[in-house]
Amino acid sequence: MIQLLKYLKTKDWGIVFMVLLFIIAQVFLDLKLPDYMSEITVKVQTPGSETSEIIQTGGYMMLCALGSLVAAIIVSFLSTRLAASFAKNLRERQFDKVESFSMQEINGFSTSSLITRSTNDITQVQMFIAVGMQIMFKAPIMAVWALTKISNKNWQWTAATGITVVALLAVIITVISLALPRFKRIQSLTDNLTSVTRENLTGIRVVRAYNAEDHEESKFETANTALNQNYLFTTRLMAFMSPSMVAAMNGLSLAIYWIGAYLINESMDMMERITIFSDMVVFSSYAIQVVMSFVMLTFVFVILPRAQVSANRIKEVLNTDSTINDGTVTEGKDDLEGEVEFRNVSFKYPDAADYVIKDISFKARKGETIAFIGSTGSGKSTIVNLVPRFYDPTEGEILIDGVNVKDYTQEALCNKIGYVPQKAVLFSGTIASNIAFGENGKEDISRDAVKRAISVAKGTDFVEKTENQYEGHVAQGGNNFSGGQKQRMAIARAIARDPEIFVFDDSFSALDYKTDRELRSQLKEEASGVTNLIVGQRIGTIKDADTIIVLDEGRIVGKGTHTELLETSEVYREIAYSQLSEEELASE
Ligand SMILES: Nc1ncnc2c1ncn2[C@@H]1O[C@H](COP(=O)(O)OP(=O)(O)OP(=O)(O)O)[C@@H](O)[C@H]1O
Repeated sequence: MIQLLKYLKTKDWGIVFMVLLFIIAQVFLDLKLPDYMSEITVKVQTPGSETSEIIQTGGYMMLCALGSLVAAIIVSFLSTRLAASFAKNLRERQFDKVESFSMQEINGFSTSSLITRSTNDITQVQMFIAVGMQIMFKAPIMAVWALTKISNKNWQWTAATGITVVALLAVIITVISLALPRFKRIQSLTDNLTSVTRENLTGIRVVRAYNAEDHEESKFETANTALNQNYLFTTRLMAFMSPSMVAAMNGLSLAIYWIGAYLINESMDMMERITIFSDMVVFSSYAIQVVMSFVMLTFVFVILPRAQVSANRIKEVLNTDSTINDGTVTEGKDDLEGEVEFRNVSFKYPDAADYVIKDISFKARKGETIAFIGSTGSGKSTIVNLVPRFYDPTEGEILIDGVNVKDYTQEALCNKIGYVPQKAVLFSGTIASNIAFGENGKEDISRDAVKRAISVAKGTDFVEKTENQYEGHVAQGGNNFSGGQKQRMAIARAIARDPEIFVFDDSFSALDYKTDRELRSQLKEEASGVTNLIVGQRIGTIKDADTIIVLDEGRIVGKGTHTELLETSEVYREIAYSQLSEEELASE
């Protein structure tokens, strides 16, 4: 928790200081009350005292109580404000950090955990600052101040207070040490619940189609019950605190009055008896304030362990650096543009034992098309995903325009690339906002560029039929469009970027053969100088490529044009002829 405090801004520290000042004022005023009470007790029992004097002292008491109330309101207001602005600041930092993560870190934390860490965990910390911080300041100040007021009054009363405080501490320490491990589990069980819910909601159509509601419900039930049981355990444990505190407070009052009665009984002098009685009233008030401080602290101990666990989880995210580091180069070598070269590249996924691609070398020059084909899982997507640095190669190097991709700033590298993923990703907004997405290091993408890109991607027909056309609404994930329409918008987004290199990761598979062919031929015309890296499953999609690379279990087993490979590569021939019979390759 303390480490998170470094994210407080100077203005926030000012608020913390103000909170502290008002808390000191509040404690001062609260502790003034027993002094006035003592005065009133003495006055009541002293013959000749005036009623007006008692009323005057009572008036001072009222002013103190009012002052304390105002201070308490200001403290609450400031703490809540501070907590809200700190939470906003943390959320922003976490969002920025997660955006800088490579796939390795995102997969390492898991998406659901990152969501919980940016929402639930930050709320825990916010709650602690809003409520816990003021108690953490107030309780010790109150306890120490009240103790100094009663420290040399009477050893029997002091001993009774001391014993109560030690007993309370013992209860608090026992309860907290039992609850802390459970609090840690609560946050990871919340991650699990988010993950189950998320998976169920994303796969809801499949769940319904396969009548798997019961199975999903039972998965949810298990996650929910585990979380609930943990909550119940900690709440029951914490519930034990409150009655212990009340019992301690009442027990202490009883002890003070008992000791007081004994002392009054022992004394023979009337004046001394009045003093003891007055001291007893004052002492019990202060002693109750001491115990009250511990009662308040128990509340902190209810929320602190969870906030502590949450703070650690937030800290883990903020302290994790992306394994993909930014370089400094912004331009490729002078005379080069759109050149991609793989030099003996091998790669294994983080924590995986085996390489998924091994010793891959090829070179694509400006305007050339390199296509990758091979069986499922042969490593095609992995190869092209190394180009925009979703991961870095384990061995070997990748050069773009003669410069290692690791040496570029990520912005400069991504500006060179128009990447279209295997599964089209759209964002809620409009068709135009999805196509003119992001920045390309040049001027803003104009409406004309959007229209041109949609036209090249063969999407004009459906866009113009959509209500509001280019301003047509796109739902989250593009769920109000068909697979092929989404894919065409994703392709148009890459075209609108006007990049040096297109990376199409099996991006044409959702299109029918005719659209696929028309799109590629128009792309060739409109973006003739752009280098293409295409992953394809269909021979038709890749057969016109300048070089086709055939992969098998992560290794290159064939390289050449369509005609060359038909003669030289057994694997390619198998793929080609299996499709030839089905799709009449000849007509492509
Ligand atoms: N994030 C990941 N972590 C671990 N292993 C992975 C990951 N992604 C892919 N793999 C593994 O890497 C291998 C290659 O996967 P890749 O997606 O590159 O294949 P592909 O040839 O594109 O397949 P497909 O044609 O089915 O898309 C597979 O065996 C897969 O299990």
